[in-house]
Amino acid sequence: MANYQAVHAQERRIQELDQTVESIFDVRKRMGKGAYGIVWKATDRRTKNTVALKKVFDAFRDETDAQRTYREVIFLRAFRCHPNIVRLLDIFKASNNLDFYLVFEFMESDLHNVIKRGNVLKDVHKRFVMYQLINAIKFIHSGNVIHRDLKPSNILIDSKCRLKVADFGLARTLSSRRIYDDLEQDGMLTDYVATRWYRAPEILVASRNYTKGIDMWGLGCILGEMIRQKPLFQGTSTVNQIEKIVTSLPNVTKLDIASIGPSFGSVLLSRNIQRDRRYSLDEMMKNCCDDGISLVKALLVLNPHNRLTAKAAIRHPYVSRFQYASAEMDFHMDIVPPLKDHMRYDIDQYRNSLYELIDRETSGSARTVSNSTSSSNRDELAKPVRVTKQTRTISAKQSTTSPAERKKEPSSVEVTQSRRNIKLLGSAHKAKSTEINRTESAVTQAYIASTPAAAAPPAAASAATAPGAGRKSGEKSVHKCRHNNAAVQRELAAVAVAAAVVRRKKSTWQSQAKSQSKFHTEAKAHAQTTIQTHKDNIKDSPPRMMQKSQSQMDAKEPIPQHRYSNKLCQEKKSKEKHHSMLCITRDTFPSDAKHRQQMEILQREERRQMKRELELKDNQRRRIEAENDPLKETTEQESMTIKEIKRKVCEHTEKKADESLSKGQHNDSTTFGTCVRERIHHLELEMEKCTEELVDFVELNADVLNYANVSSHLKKLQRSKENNEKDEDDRRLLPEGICGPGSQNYKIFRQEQEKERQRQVQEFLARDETNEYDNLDLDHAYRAKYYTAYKEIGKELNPAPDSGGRDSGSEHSPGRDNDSKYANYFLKSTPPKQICKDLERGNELNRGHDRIYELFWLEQRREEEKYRRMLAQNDQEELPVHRLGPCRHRHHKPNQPNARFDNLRPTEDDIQEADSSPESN
Ligand SMILES: Nc1ncnc2c1ncn2[C@@H]1O[C@H](COP(=O)(O)OP(=O)(O)OP(=O)(O)O)[C@@H](O)[C@H]1O
Repeated sequence: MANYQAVHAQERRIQELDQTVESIFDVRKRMGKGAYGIVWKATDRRTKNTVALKKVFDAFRDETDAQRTYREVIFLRAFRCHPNIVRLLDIFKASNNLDFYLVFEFMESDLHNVIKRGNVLKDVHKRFVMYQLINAIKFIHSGNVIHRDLKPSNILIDSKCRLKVADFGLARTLSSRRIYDDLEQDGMLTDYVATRWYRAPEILVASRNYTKGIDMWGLGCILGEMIRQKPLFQGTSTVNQIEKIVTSLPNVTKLDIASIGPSFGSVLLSRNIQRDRRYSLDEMMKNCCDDGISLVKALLVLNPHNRLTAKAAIRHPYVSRFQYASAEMDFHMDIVPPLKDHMRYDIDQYRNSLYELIDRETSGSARTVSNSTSSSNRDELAKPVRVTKQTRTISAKQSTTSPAERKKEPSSVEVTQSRRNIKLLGSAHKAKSTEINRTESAVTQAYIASTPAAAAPPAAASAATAPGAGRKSGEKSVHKCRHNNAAVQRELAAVAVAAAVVRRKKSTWQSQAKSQSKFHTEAKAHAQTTIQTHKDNIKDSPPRMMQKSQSQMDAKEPIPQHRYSNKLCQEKKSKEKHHSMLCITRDTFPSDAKHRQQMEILQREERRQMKRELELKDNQRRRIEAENDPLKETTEQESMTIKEIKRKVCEHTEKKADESLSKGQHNDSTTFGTCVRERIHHLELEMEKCTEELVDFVELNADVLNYANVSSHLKKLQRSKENNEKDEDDRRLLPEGICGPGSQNYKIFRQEQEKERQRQVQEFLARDETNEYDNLDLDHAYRAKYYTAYKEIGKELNPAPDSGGRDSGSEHSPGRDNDSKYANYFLKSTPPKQICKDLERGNELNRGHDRIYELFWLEQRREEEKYRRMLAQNDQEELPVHRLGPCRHRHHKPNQPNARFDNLRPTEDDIQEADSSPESN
């Protein structure tokens, strides 16, 4: 209970507002709450302006908090001139001396809430948001400062899609090289950062290698989140965060790890993390446009040195269209807070430094003069102090400044004039505007640097109460700058989108016109080069050139036309791309038809020019021909020959086409090659069908066709095959010296061979078991399994005495290739009788071999068919791999309990099982 009361009391204390603050502001609604403060929407009672009031509770609780508060104020003041950085209007110290009040310009929402709401941001909005974000970061980085806490809830946005970066509590300068001291001292970066989802890998692995890349990583995460509508890497712990990052990125190299710097955490990066393709960047953002993905990929790079810089990012195609004057705003010097960023001071030092700042700014203020005190006086400090533009203006008029100094203050006329000038400059003279911004930045910097605390330690700083002349002039300049800047901001904000659109409109047209004219020139140059080449060729070899140009004319396809169409395609593509990108400027684009019309006109013009050139060239040719009679003759001859060849080719083609048509083939294609190919394909299909039918037939009639029948059938087939071969060979003449007189051709030679064979068979049959015939090397053709069948056939065909006496099938004579041996006999000048003998022997063996092979083949086909049938049956079921649920691993058919049906890969066991299954029998 006591605990509850304490919490309640604490909550009440956080919520309650200082009375004086309440007297100034009409506080309406709570906008948000962060780790350090609560933000309300409020209205200034006097000016009626709506503001955001942030109460930083216990702003100086410890050194870390004190430093955070201090940094926030210092950096916000330094960057307030930028349109994309939230503007700090006022600072108040609370009466309890613990809290702190910051008054900001009011923004309607933050990016986190907008993304959360779903499809609020369209592509163009995302691009504009990103542009402004990069713009702000570019400005911050130009002052050599890093924000370090970029996340959607720190990006404020209004209904006009204007964006402002907030929360500079973690920002720090990079100008000091000893930034790692900070990490050493606080070592609690994680405490600072509300969420790890936007943390760069180098921070996650606790590397000390801090660069501006930290912010660029944050930008990548934010863009990814806008596109994906949820955070890219939602790590549940630091390790998990690293894993998520590594999973999404391409392979981590040693160089990447080295670039992050040596740290205990880099070990995490070098671990072999399992990658899930679903969480790769490409996969996570597959619905995004190419530009978006490319920007995210360029920002989310592990190596911080390889990440896109803000300067480069602003020129990225995803955002480049929004560029206007403020994009060029840059600090040209480092922002260095008065209390050094890399050192840790005590609480009082931070507090005093801030109070002094407030005092300085409010000194002489009409409304706050009663509250203005010396920073050493705590009781008086406890009263709230207000710093406003109005009070400062009043103070400028009422203060004790000399008339000479007052003269320097801009009058209202001057301000109006300068505002008008800036309006002009802002919209028309980018360079001038840049200069103003530069001056502004320089002045702001000078102002920060000129504060006593910047040069001296805080104690000394508090002693220095009287501001110097330099500071006064600085103040004036800042005041002037504020006016100017307000004008620029208003101007830019009002015309931002419109200006971008108009500029885009113009530039699109300009670039299109430019590319068209460039292409036109290019085409012209090409045409001229072609013509020149033609001319040269005519001079060198008139007849060929003539033919070439004629064929070009016939084809009616001049080269530039082809190039035109390519170019047209390219132009169209790029135009379409632009078109899809710039939906807001859609109406301002030239229509497709218009563009095509233009291109067509150009094309026609070009063609006409080409024709003219060719005519000219023809005339020239004719003139040359007339001048050179001998050349004319050659030309005529050549053209005659070409015509003749053309005619023959035409005739041939027609003949072939007629042939294929007469065969009833549907022949749309006019080329002969296509006909032939179709025919071959058809025949192949027919052959396949026949083979299958034959196999089916043999299998179905396996019982009827016993081995003897099959073999006799095969024998017949073989004979007819041999006869066919013989018929072809019969007409050929035998080489000289191979055969005896009278056997001039193969026919007679074969007859002789047959006779010899008959005789040998007789002899063979009469032999005893010691016959010396060698067997063929059949190892590669069949295995021992099939040899049994061979032996059986052998028995039936040749009931030879050697049956069973010798393992005549399973062994072979090594080193003897009978095929090549018999083939070579023809080349050697061996006596004809011996040749005949050997040939006969070879033929006999070959036939045996063929028979065995045929049987082996049949056997093979039979087995194949068997499995095919089995698989076909299996395929009628769903493939188990594609089916989820309990049946996923079912291999057994319910009606055949003993058989396994793994239709993906039948193993040896499967085959054996199938063999023994009733189906195979
Ligand atoms: N100027 C503003 N206009 C409107 N809303 C604002 C403004 N500034 C801040 N907010 C809202 O208040 C929330 C908290 O603000 P801020 O981030 O400054 O607080 P914080 O305590 O520093 O937060 P964090 O925990 O992120 O450090 C923001 O997310 C935003 O929604």
